[in-house]
Amino acid sequence: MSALELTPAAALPPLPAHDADAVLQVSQLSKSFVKREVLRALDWSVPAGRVIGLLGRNGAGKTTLLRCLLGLSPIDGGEVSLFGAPMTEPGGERMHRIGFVPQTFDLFPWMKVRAYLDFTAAFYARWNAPLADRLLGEWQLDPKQKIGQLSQGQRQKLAIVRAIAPEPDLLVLDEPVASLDPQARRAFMAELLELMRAPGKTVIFSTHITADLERADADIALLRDGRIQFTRPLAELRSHLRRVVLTRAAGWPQAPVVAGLLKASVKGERAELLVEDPTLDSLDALAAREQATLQIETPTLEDLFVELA
Ligand SMILES: Nc1ncnc2c1ncn2[C@@H]1O[C@H](COP(=O)(O)OP(=O)(O)OP(=O)(O)O)[C@@H](O)[C@H]1O
Repeated sequence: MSALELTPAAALPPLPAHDADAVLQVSQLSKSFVKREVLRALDWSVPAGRVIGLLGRNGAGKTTLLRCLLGLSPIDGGEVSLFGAPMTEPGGERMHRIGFVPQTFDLFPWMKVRAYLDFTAAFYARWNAPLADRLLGEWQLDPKQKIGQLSQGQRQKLAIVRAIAPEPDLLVLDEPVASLDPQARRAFMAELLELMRAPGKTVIFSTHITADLERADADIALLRDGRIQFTRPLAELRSHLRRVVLTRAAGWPQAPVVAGLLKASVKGERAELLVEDPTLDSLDALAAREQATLQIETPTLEDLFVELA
C-alpha cells in the first residue's frame, strides 16, 4: 500500500488559522539510487500559506524529493517532518491533509471518471463535491468515460481534481501542467490560487514553465547539486538580482569580479554577470576602469533559471 492510499478517518481537527509553523521541515535528507547520489544532506523549511515553485534541471531530483517528502520513496538518511510530526510512519490522519498529483497518472483504467471520484471521496475526511463537479465541467471531463480512454492531459486534469477536492492543507504537484494545453494550464493555476486564499494552505509544485510561477507569484525553491539552494519570493529575487552586461571591444581574459556576484560568464566582447544587490556607483566605476559599456537589466525568471539552475 502506498503512503498516499488512505483509510477512512473521522473528521479532522481544524488546523489553526494562520499557522505560523513550517508545514514541512527537512533536515539532512539523503537519497541515492544505486551509485547516484540524488539528494545530499538537503535541508528545507516550507512555511504554511505559501505557493512554492520547485525548480531544477532535468534529473536534478525534483520528483525524487517530492516522493521522499511524502513517504512514497524510502530515504537513506535525515528527517522529514510534515505538519510538525516526523514522516517515519506514512499514512494515517495526516495524509488526509495532503493532496498529491504525480507526474503520471495511470491507475484504475477500467474505472469511469465519476466512479473513480466517488470511490476516492469515500477515503477522505473532507471532499468538496461541488468543486469536483465544477472542475469536471470546466475541464470538459466526461464523468462516464473510462480512465483508460482518457488522453494524458485529461488524466492529469482528473488527477488534479482528485487532489484538490479534499481541500488539502498541503498540495504537492509534480509537474502538474506538463500535459495541459495553455488554456487548461491557466485555469489550473487560477484554481490553485483560489485554493490558496484560505489561510494556512500550502502548495508545492515542480515545473519547468516559469511563466506559471510568475502568474502564481510563487516562492522559488531551486534544487541543484542535491540541495535546495534557496527558497525566496519571486518578487524578492526580482528586486535583489540584476543581470549586468559589460561590453568592450578588447574582450575579457576573465570575468570581472564585483561584490554580490553569483555567476559570471564571458562571451567574446560581453561579460555577463548575475549580481545580488549591485551598487550603481561600483558598477559605473568598474565600467570606467575597464573601458566598457554597462547595461543593467532585471532578469526574467527564465533568465534566472538558466543562470542558476
Ligand atoms: N527509480 C530510480 N532508479 C534509479 N535512478 C533513478 C530512479 N528515479 C530517479 N532516478 C535518477 O535520479 C535522478 C533524479 O531523477 P528525478 O526524476 O528525481 O529528477 P527530476 O528533477 O524530477 O527530473 P525531470 O525534470 O526530468 O522530471 C536522475 O538521475 C534519475 O535517473
